[in-house]
Amino acid sequence: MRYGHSVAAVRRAEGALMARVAEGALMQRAAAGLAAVGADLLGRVYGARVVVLAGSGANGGDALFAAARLLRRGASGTAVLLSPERAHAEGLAAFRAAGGRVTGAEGGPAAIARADLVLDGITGIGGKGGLRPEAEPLAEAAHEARAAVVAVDLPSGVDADTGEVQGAAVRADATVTFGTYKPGLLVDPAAEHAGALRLVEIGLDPAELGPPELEALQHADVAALLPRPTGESDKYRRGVVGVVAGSERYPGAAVLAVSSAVRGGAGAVRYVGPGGTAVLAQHPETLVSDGSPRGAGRVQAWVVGPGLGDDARARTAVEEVLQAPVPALVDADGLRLLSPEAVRRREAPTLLTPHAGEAAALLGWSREDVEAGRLRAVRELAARFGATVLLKGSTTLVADPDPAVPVRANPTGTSWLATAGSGDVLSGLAGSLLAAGLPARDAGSTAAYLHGIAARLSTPPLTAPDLAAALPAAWQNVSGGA
Ligand SMILES: NC(=O)C1=CN([C@@H]2O[C@H](COP(=O)(O)OP(=O)(O)OC[C@H]3O[C@@H](n4cnc5c(N)ncnc54)[C@H](O)[C@@H]3O)[C@@H](O)[C@H]2O)[C@@H](O)CC1
Ligand SMILES: [K+]
Repeated sequence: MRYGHSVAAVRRAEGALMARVAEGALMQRAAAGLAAVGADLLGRVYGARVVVLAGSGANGGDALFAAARLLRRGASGTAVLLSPERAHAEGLAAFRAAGGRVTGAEGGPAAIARADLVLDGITGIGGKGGLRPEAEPLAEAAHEARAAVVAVDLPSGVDADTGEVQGAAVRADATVTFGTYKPGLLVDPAAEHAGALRLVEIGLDPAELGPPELEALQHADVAALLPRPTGESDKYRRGVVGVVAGSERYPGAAVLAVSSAVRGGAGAVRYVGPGGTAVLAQHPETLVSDGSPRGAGRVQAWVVGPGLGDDARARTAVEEVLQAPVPALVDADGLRLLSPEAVRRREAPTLLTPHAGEAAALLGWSREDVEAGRLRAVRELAARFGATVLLKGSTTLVADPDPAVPVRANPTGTSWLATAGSGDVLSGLAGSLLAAGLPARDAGSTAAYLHGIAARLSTPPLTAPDLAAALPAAWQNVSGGA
């Protein structure tokens, strides 16, 4: 698992640690880790040109000390000081002593254009309110340069706690972060500025850090969560998932949601709706009926919404699913027919799976505001509905109704997932995992993870049926065939 801690938690843990170690020791640990990643990216340090973008805080200090280490191994270097009179004094002294040159912001773009490596030490967790105007040309020059750009702790200009980005921000090829991940490294739009993430341990005590704001599952976590049939399993014990999807107008959604539900860990799939013939043609193992959910027989979880439309039949379906005493996943058209009261009244878990547009409609926000403030949006929806909410997007987020529970950020997304029907595949899969007994947050985050891996394993350009067909391979990939 990767954990993302708030700035306040990092400050608390750093404060406690600093009281126990020699002055400057933490910064040296950070600088050593940073220099090692820089050297790795350069391949050959001797003769390489290193540029440091140094702001006035400790983040600039880390970058200057790291560059000094590279200079001592034969690199040449220029430090671009954003506020020359307030630069980190010890870091700057070490950098000069190693032979580094110094310039003001105006000399930055030319130095960056010739660089092999740019260390972005403008701001770290102390940065407020995005990049200042004088830093913007430097961020732009670094983006255009052929140099590898390494962000120190965070890409400067992004918000560490929220993942929000106001205006310009540095775009890094890699980010070397210290002690723990920050939410902004795991949530878009900030995360897409961070590049590959490297964590450098500096000795923070997990007890001082306290609970994270955010978590990102890794392969081993997902492997441990995936349901596995045991000797006593039969199809009913493994869970039956009911899928209420599709309409005369959108029969394809039924087929897609079922195609992932049958590959999602439940023992059987019950389909309810007018698409039974198309569903059976693709998946003859499905139990189909054309009535409403209430009369369809027992299930351990319901999925309602993909391609459902909004007629009377659709309304009844959503109502009946919400009244059922089993976990329910509501997606797509189902989300338009939802009242917060009906969801809040439920005793069994509810998982809502909006994309940004649907989330915007549910919140009464603009779509742009949801996309810019994804963490805030998903938390707010979970609170309003008293439900688990999976907000789809480039980094899909899953929030629990309890605000003390960390939000899960999915690390496996790819833009190929932005394809018609991809959401139907996700909801069938997540519903299947719910029926197999996973709690809503685990079902949602595990489904998003597998969905992303399936996309990576498929040959682009990807279609939704490819994605469903790749789920067994994704499952194998994650669980190592176990
Ligand atoms: N505290 C510690 O124990 C450690 C801190 N480390 C580093 O220290 C960083 C935090 O250092 P600081 O607290 O000094 O904070 P930063 O270096 O992130 O930034 C603070 C400085 O930047 C200025 N500033 C704020 N917003 C700005 C903006 N938008 N544009 C330009 N300047 C802006 C502030 O006036 C202040 O001088 C971490 O991100 C990490 O890189 C590491 O050395 C590891 C140990
Ligand atoms: K930085």
